[in-house]
Amino acid sequence: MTIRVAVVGAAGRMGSTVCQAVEEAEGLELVARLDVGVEITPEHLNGADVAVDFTVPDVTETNVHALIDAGVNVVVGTTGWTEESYARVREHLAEPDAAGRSVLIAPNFALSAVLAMAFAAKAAQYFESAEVIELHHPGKVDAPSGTAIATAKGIAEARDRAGLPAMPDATASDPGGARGAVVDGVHVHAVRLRGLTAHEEVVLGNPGEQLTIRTDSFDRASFMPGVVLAVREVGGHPGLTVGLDRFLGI
Ligand SMILES: NC(=O)C1=CN([C@@H]2O[C@H](COP(=O)(O)OP(=O)(O)OC[C@H]3O[C@@H](n4cnc5c(N)ncnc54)[C@H](O)[C@@H]3O)[C@@H](O)[C@H]2O)C=CC1
Ligand SMILES: O=C(O)C1=N[C@H](C(=O)O)C[C@H](O)C1
Repeated sequence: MTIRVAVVGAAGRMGSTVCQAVEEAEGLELVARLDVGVEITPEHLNGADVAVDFTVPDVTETNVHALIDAGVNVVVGTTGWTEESYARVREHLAEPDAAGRSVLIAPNFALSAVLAMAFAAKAAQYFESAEVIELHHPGKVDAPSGTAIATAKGIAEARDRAGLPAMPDATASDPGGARGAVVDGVHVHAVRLRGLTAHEEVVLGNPGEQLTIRTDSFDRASFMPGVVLAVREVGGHPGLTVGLDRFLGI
């Protein structure tokens, strides 16, 4: 059976690439391209079964609620989500009108990034120190990246479970914020550089040794197999799923 797909943010870097990937994917049909100025309504969604949102952090939650109300399943790649915004989506999906609806929100659809996050969480319990460095194109509007936040949270949860103490750090003065953002106790550094697409390095240290886990998306093509898989699978996962790892069994 053909899955009809609408793309929200269709004029953007990711949205336009997703439109092309959907058009080229067997069993998927692109039925709507929405962007700024086109309201999310059943009419504009043109019979879509699944909507894919790659917009901006400020609007994605509002879009997701509108898409649930419009009766479609939703795949979200946009960043900016918090535990509170996940909770509001879960609440909405628990309403009788939304019964059976599915939403997947994934900070990164590239297989290398999904694996890097999983490997970092696995390694974290064995190292005294761990920091995250994300590197992106200068057109990115948010920092740190959604992937870096998810990576740091995964590391922090693993350290907590293992009962590790706080990481060693004698910094007593950092007026300019040189030590970066701190996500659940994990330092996260953001680089914006012309020529880059999307990259992340996790460095884990012990006395006399270091493990580096690195993922590089050189092209937005890297995200497309994950997005297409998510579109095909999302209907089979009612409720809210966070992270593509859940669909991949990672
Ligand atoms: N999960 C993943 O694998 C990936 C996630 N991203 C995330 O996807 C998001 C989009 O990234 P890019 O495509 O690079 O940004 P972009 O700025 O190129 O595209 C955003 C698009 O959303 C549109 N837009 C803004 N407000 C809208 C609204 N209210 N309704 C409909 N469309 C609206 C803009 O006009 C623009 O066309 C970012 O949050 C980024 O971090 C990016 C790459 C991979
Ligand atoms: O804006 C981007 O480009 C990307 N955003 C996502 C993020 O913030 O993690 C995913 C990927 O890093 C590319």
